[in-house]
Amino acid sequence: MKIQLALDRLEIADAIQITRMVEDSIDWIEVGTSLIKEFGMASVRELKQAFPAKTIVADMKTIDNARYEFEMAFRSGADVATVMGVSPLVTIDICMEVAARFNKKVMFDLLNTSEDQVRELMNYRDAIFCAHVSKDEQEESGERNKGTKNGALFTENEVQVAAAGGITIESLAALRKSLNPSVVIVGSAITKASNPTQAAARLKQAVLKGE
Ligand SMILES: O=C([C@H](O)CO)[C@H](O)[C@H](O)COP(=O)(O)O
Repeated sequence: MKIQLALDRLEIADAIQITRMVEDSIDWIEVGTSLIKEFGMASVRELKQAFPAKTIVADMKTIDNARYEFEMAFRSGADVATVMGVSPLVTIDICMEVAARFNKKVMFDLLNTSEDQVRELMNYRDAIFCAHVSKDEQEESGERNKGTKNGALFTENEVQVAAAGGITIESLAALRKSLNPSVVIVGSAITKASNPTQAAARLKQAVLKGE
């Protein structure tokens, strides 16, 4: 199971500094949507320059204008870019085509994506499927990703699964049982911890031990 560090609501310099503190414990680096909206592609470029050996995920949350946005993300150094699962299939097709051309990957953000839509997306075997509980759901209703959404669908189909949304070391075991994601996306549990290095190291230990 890989750990994807989600960098949100930070200045680029602070995002780089926190990532330096935890880089030994994490695998992928997500340039969060909030960084991309605030600082544009400079955030993707700077994170890639600072960590050239890491997989950089640009959390574009594309829903339209896919060719322009995906080419921009990959040219800026992203290795993976996200598109919303609710997007029209023409948009999904473009994302897949651009990613194949750049030899990069697409992650589907399944926020608010119906089961029927997820079933349709299962045809895109090369994509990563991200089960996501949103920041607003977390902050307004206290929801956390426990892996209950779309779990059965993923076990029926052999696709790469990621999970995001308020994940902590405490929720890891339940998530592993329900969804068993190959990528676990963790933001605030690391970036907002009083000691991010320790928080990330503990998470890594838990992942390695299969806790
Ligand atoms: O995708 C995210 C969210 O929609 C804000 O853009 C976050 O990266 C994701 O939720 C992980 O962050 P935490 O929920 O803080 O772990």
